[in-house]
Amino acid sequence: MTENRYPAFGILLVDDEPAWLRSLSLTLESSAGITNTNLCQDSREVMGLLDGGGIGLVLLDLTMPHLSGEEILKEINERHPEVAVIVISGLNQVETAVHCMKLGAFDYFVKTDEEDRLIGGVLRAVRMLELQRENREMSSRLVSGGLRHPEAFAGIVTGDRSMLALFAYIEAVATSPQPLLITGESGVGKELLAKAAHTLSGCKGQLVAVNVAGLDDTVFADTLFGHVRGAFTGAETVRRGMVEEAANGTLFLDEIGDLGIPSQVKLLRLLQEGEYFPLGSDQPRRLRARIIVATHQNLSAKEGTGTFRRDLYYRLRTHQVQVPPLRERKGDIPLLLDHFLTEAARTLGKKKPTPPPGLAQLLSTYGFPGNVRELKAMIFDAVSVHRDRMLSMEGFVRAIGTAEEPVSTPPPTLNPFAGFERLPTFTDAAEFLVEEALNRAGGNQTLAARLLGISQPALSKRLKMMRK
Ligand SMILES: Nc1ncnc2c1ncn2[C@@H]1O[C@H](COP(=O)(O)OP(=O)(O)OP(=O)(O)O)[C@@H](O)[C@H]1O
Repeated sequence: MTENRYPAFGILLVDDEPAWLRSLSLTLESSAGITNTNLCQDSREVMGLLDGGGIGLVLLDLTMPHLSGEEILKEINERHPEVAVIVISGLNQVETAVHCMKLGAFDYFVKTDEEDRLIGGVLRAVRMLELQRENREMSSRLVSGGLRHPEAFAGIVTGDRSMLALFAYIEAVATSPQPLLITGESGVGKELLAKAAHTLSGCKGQLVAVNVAGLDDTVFADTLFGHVRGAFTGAETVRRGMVEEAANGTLFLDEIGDLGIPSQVKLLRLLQEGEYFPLGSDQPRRLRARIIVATHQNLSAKEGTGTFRRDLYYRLRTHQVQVPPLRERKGDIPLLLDHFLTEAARTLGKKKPTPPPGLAQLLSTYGFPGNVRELKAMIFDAVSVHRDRMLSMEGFVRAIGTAEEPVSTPPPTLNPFAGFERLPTFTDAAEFLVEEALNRAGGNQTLAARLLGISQPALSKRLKMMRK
């Protein structure tokens, strides 16, 4: 979003009456925050202005000197089919409306229509054009397969395809004024993605993060919208709300799934109307920040049980990314291990330790309910207590030890025996496998059993059989 210009494309208002043009542009600005408008009084100039580029929507009068609105509409459709046209006519005639729609108008309004209807129609067209632009952006990215600004994701370590696809999506919708919903289990990196989306938005303002979990409705309203002096007992000074703090930037609302219903209503109104009232004030303020929300909860399930409003859910999920848990992108574990070892060593002022062989494999047998945050804490903990050159396996084995059953790993895609001329017997193969697991686990049976996907008693029984 560029500062003070909404939407990103121009809206051309065409009418031979200057007073109507001025009043329409003022209404669009005050009621819908639409400021990217160009005014045109001479019907003969319309096509030249469109040829110049940058216009996405035309609000067109029908009865004008020189060229009629219908003639212009026809020409726009032929030469600039990507431009949407809303006809705003002085004529309340069904036939004219039908004819204009047949010529390709997006909508038709009569000048005497209620202002809200007209504004609603314009916003609908803006929304449709924004979605079209985002779709084009997404498709071109899929075709080119690359990110335009990989530097925005520099702090997010991953090689996982689904994560890289999320990056491409976030890049494509980053300049959209619509909210972005980021879901995923706790610790998967939702806040990091919100930061990347803010960087990519190009907004000059700051990223303001608010954790809304546990805020009761009054505190929520006060935190977001602020208050005027004397709004309630104790409100001795004016408080700027976070929405204002985030002006021309991004407001990041974390833990949105925990919001109570009354606060959900307030958030919906903010998103829908684009304006809000500080507590104790009857002067509306305009929302000038992009909104990003995140939750580890399943909003669809919450909507089903009536604890999350359907209208708000639908509004929020226009742009949604679902971040996969770490256990579904195990290929990231070695990368993250190396990244956090470097980071921990630097933070703790130590030399970067060498991870023991098999550590990444051990870690991939664990489900990481706390995701990347848990892995990071585990590595920082291990680095903080370690003394030798080689990091000890013990701490990790203890941390994940008996915490849960090993997570089953998918079988290798290539059969390791496929190239063997003579196959080992079943017993030999099992013995080699057990030996290799014990080697990799440095003799630690708990770890070896995890690597083999069997319980420790089962491994110990097999070892006894092997030693007979
Ligand atoms: N891919 C990653 N690369 C590097 N660090 C990461 C990555 N993912 C997460 N982290 C780190 O893990 C920690 C948790 O990440 P973050 O706070 O973004 O998660 P979250 O999904 O927002 O969690 P919560 O739902 O609990 O708020 C942070 O310290 C973050 O820097």
